[in-house]
Amino acid sequence: MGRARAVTFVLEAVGVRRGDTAILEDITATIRSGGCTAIAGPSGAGKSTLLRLLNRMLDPTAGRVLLDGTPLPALDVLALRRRVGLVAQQPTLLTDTVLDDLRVGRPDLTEEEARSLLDTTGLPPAFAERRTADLSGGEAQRVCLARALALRPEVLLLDEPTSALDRASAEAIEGVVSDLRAAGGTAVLVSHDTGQARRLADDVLVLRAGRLEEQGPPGDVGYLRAAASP
Ligand SMILES: Nc1ncnc2c1ncn2[C@@H]1O[C@H](COP(=O)(O)OP(=O)(O)OP(=O)(O)O)[C@@H](O)[C@H]1O
Repeated sequence: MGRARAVTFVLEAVGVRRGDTAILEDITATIRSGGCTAIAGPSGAGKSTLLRLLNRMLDPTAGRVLLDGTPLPALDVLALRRRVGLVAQQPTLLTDTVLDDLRVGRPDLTEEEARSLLDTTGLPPAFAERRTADLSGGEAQRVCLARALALRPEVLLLDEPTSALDRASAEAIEGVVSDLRAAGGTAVLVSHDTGQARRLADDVLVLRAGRLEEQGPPGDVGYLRAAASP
């Protein structure tokens, strides 16, 4: 799965503005390699925006983001996106069949590899033959994850990857994150599910109204502790 290569992001005084509105403001943080970082916080806090900065789906309007010491704009953007795969909250399928979609970034992907990737995400291997237009939202989300995994990314950025899934399917996705970590890869996860953040994350960034409110291991982060208390 992951290429087991350590990757560290550093955010230096990062801001994102849209007109007069500050969506992210003065975020300075390190996202450590070889583990799972969860980005938590209330709806509208800027979590998806922060995630999208990490593979340049979006560029900051202030400050900068570095990957292993190199500012992201100095890297080839397509090469960056192969190394740092994003699975967006809204799945976007690009071709007619699931197999063709999995081959978008990997034309050499064999049918056997495709079936194995689908199985990893909790989908029946026979889904390779399905038409993308007929998939449910949760199925499409998992095909997008399988498509990202096909590129063997060093980092997986996951935006609410289990929001459309039942418990069993969500467990398959959590297994993908655990396997990536075990292989030395890096995952960055936006999740409203505080239990999921506690299960998977080594480190948690809590955003509130565009600012970094706290960062630390799940057991030390007040936002998760408050959600866990009766
Ligand atoms: N292109 C844009 N133009 C204007 N406002 C935007 C734009 N993109 C995001 N926003 C606003 O920025 C804020 C943060 O959005 P973002 O999607 O990052 O939040 P989030 O924490 O991921 O929210 P949620 O948990 O609801 O998915 C929201 O108020 C959103 O409406």
